[in-house]
Amino acid sequence: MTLSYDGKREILKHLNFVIQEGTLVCLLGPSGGGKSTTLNLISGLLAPTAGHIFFGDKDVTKEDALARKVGMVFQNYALYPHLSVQKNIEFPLKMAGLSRGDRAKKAKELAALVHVDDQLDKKPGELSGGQQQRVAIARALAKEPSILLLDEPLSNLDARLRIEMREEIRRIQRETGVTTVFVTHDQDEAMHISDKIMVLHDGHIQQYSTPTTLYADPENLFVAQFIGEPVINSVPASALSHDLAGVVPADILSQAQTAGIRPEALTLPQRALNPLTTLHGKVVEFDQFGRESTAKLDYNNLQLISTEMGQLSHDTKELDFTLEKKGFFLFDANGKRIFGGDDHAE
Ligand SMILES: Nc1ncnc2c1ncn2[C@@H]1O[C@H](COP(=O)(O)OP(=O)(O)OP(=O)(O)O)[C@@H](O)[C@H]1O
Repeated sequence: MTLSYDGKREILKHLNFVIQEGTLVCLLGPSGGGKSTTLNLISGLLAPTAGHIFFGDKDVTKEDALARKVGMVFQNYALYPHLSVQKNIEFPLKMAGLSRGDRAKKAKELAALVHVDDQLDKKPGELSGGQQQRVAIARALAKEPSILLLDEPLSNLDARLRIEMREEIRRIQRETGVTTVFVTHDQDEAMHISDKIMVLHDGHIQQYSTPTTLYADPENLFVAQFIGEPVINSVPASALSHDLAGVVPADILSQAQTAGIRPEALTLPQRALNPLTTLHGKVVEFDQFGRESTAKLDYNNLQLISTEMGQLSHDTKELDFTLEKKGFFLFDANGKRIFGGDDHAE
């Protein structure tokens, strides 16, 4: 499908994807990449300029959000402030015409599922942010949605609560089996909870795969740079060409514009697992962050970060270090990966 807001500029360009039933998919990408627009197309709040949307075998392109039976959870919870937790969860059930007894029973079951069953009589204002988000999820689940859509649901929570709640969302999704689409710009969040991640940037799907594949087999430079912490080292491929000659096929090397090296792919020769080649450089600096340490290396006047030099004496100045196959990639002038990742699969 394609979407343009003004009939001129295409915001989403020929998006074509399938979300497997019962899975949790994250839409991940930088601001303005098209995540919310994609979510609104799935929900029915927006209609595509061209193309079709199917829920199972059914073409729902012309149906509104109500007819599609989507459950939505937003960043700001959007709970009814004057209603108790129980009444908030019951609200969609009341709309659906369930009897008072059935509503109460269902609301209590859902409250137990999201662990707010001891808060039923409280008003949203008396709850913490995390508890409010739990109530919002229970309310969205109450109408037994065909799909659950969450738009940056954790961004109003502090760092610790975010981690707790992302695990909770994963648990609730697994327990209910409801197909879920989760929008976030936080790669860590996406990497921890998703069955699959769709990386959106510039109105295109950059890659749509499992978290493991996204990290180990990035299809392009954008994905390689967007996923991973510390960020991948990106250097001009020409700086490495001398050391890569004879190791990388000449035709690939001649097309390579950028080399991507994960910080764990630079290691000490005695610790190497599957070396591609040996490089020579200088240690510029060691940094310690809690249990993790990084070394800044100078290679051909380029700075490279390694996370694998913790054992090195801090007096070391010059050294030989190994470039591992795993975590080393070459990209062409268009950013497309032309070497590394699953090309190395044994
Ligand atoms: N209602 C609108 N009218 C016109 N252009 C819009 C509208 N909503 C979004 N856009 C544009 O569409 C593009 C994608 O926006 P979208 O909100 O989908 O991105 P996003 O990835 O969700 O970003 P964010 O994380 O900032 O919400 C942006 O260039 C944005 O300016």
